[in-house]
Amino acid sequence: MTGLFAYESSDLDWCEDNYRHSEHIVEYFNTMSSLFFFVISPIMLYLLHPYARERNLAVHLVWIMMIFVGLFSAYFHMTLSFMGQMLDELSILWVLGLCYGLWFPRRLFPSFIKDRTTFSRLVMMITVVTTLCSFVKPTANAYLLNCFALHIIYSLGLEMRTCTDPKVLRLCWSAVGLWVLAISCWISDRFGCSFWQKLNFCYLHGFWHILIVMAVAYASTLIAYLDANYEIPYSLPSLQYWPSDNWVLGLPYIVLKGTTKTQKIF
Ligand SMILES: CCCCCCCC/C=C\CCCCCCCC(=O)N[C@@H](CO)[C@H](O)/C=C/CCCCCCCCCCCCC
Ligand SMILES: [Ca+2]
Ligand SMILES: [Zn+2]
Repeated sequence: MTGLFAYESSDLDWCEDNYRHSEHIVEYFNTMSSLFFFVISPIMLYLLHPYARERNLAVHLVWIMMIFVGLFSAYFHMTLSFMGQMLDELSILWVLGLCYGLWFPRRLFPSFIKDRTTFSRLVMMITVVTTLCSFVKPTANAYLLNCFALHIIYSLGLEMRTCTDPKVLRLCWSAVGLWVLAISCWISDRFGCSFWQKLNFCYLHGFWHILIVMAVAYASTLIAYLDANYEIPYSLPSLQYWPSDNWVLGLPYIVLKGTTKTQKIF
């Protein structure tokens, strides 16, 4: 049992040199960059509060769980233990399950599913089964998790086909652009390590952490905005960026111009 927690008991080892900057932290920069999750998550929790209050307070679970993803990611890179790897990967799987249950567009549900509650229960069952299967071949988990991004982009493409709103299109392309940058760093760190070692620059996995959090902030806000238009149209959702609309990499959020009260009045 203690072997599961042992330093370097995971089969995964990222490009960054082990113990180079600390004798207690295996991959120092990968550990520190995981702390970026703690910076972005509370801001997103605050920014999405008006939408969550109107739609469903369970929306807050997404960014609360992202804090745990950051915590487990930091623990994994600090120890490279098998337990760290599984906590990191399973927390990502459960955030994905939660996002699908909350936001997957109703009109893309399989035909035998009639409502969101049934769909969410099905997603929950699949997540439990996948959790158990993840112990069969743990080295495959990270690759399979990355495949979800392709399905999310495909579903987004279907949703955006008829969209002409420049603000929504900007958010969509920014999310996809950030993800492309993020996954390029992840793949390059995994498969191009000898090249990066020659350049003495082995920090791409750390950049992946920062870029993927931004991509998730952009993609989840976009999906939440599309969801708000379908599920709570009376709230007149619109998009803004914090701290300012003019910042190239501001954090997107949803402003509700109408409320339940205005719906009742008119
Ligand atoms: C209808 C669904 C809406 C989904 C919205 C987005 C949901 C985001 C869900 C999960 C968050 C992922 C957080 C990533 C944490 C990274 C930690 C990490 O670095 N782990 C590595 C080991 O240290 C591990 O190798 C990484 C594994 C792969 C993770 C794949 C995550 C998929 C993220 C999907 C993002 C979608 C972006 C779409 C852009 C248009
Ligand atoms: Ca390493
Ligand atoms: Zn990582």
